[in-house]
Amino acid sequence: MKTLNVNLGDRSYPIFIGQDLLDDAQLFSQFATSSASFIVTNTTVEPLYADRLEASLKANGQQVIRIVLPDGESFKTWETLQTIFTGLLESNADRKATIFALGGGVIGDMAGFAAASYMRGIKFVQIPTTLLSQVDSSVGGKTGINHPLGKNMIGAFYQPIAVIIDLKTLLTLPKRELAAGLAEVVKHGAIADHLFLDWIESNAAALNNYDLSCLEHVVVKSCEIKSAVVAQDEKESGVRAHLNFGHTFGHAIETGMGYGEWLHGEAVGCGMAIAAELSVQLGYLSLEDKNRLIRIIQTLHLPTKAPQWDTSKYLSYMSHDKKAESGQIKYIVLEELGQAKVQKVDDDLVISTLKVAGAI
Ligand SMILES: NC(=O)c1ccc[n+]([C@@H]2O[C@H](COP(=O)([O-])OP(=O)(O)OC[C@H]3O[C@@H](n4cnc5c(N)ncnc54)[C@H](O)[C@@H]3O)[C@@H](O)[C@H]2O)c1
Ligand SMILES: O=C(O)C(=O)C[C@@H](O)[C@H](O)[C@H](O)COP(=O)(O)O
Ligand SMILES: [Zn+2]
Repeated sequence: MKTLNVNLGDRSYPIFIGQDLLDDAQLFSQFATSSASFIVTNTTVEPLYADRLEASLKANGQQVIRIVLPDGESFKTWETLQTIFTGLLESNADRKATIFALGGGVIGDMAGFAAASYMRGIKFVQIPTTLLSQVDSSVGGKTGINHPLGKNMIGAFYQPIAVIIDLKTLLTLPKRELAAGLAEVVKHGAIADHLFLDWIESNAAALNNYDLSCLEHVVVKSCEIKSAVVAQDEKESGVRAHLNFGHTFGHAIETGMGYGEWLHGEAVGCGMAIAAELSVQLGYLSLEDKNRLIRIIQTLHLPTKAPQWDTSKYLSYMSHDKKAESGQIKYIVLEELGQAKVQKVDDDLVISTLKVAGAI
């Protein structure tokens, strides 16, 4: 087992990465409390992994209660959040209760937001079971739900007390979900580490093929990159915005298509292709590097052709981006592969970029 640390002063926490960690009752002993443990999961993940987690918690004398949610991005809503609160209240969860978020990013984001707000804050542990949640969403404390007008618009920064990554859960992941996770891995290489991007390019076939040692490498590397960024800028006043590379376009696609139609990672893959084009238009990235990044995204079975919409539809969804200030959208662009920056861009250039990218 490898252990990384997210350094946030008195809210620092460990990330445990290994195989069969779900069965490691000793590891779970540190989360035993006088109160109950709540497993928040969904109808897909529960039959796969909840029994093993429950056994590890019960081995430490914990009372375990499950809250099982419907599966899908379209359920990342107020109504589902209310189901979590109802489950907690019906079981008389008190302030010492701990939530264990067992599932992908949708479960982690919602269970984390529930933990942030139930009785004004109870502890939660992230147990991510998708590649996307292992390389990205379980780390850093962004929690929340969607609004019909925009992704993750309601939420809180609220850190877990630990992240437990059982790599073997990746073996039951559908191919499309594996690819979606690889989009965020490519993002980490593109914004912060060109050597890692080279490595991803060279090992794409093994990654597509669920090679566990390659997957372990991308999980460890991604968690290292993300936790270093979060430790510097927890609430996104500066460098953390780089983690949003591809997301201004990607979130517009997810929202505009209807949540769940495009997976988050697919939209980010396509969004990175458009953001790379924007970086070329701004005179930063070479055409050759843009084409290389797009080839890597495609090799990982991710889409790079955006849906064709009216310009106003793109601009209207993008106007809700959380990086916007006084109506001006800020974009994450690449100065070169492995080096990102935040940049205000005039709508004219964004529109010509969307044209070149075939989105309008
Ligand atoms: N908080 C953050 O920093 C952050 C970062 C990136 C993404 N996100 C959010 O994460 C969400 C996307 O997360 P996701 O890609 O994990 O999607 P997801 O949570 O919808 O999971 C994808 C699918 O895989 C299923 N699943 C989960 N684990 C499985 C397993 N081991 N085997 C088989 N099936 C499994 C799920 O039930 C679901 O159907 C989006 O809502 C996105 O906004 C948040
Ligand atoms: O952790 C971050 O910061 C990120 O931006 C990671 C993204 O991959 C993730 O999709 C995040 O939820 C997007 O944040 P948002 O603030 O644009 O909703
Ligand atoms: Zn993302």
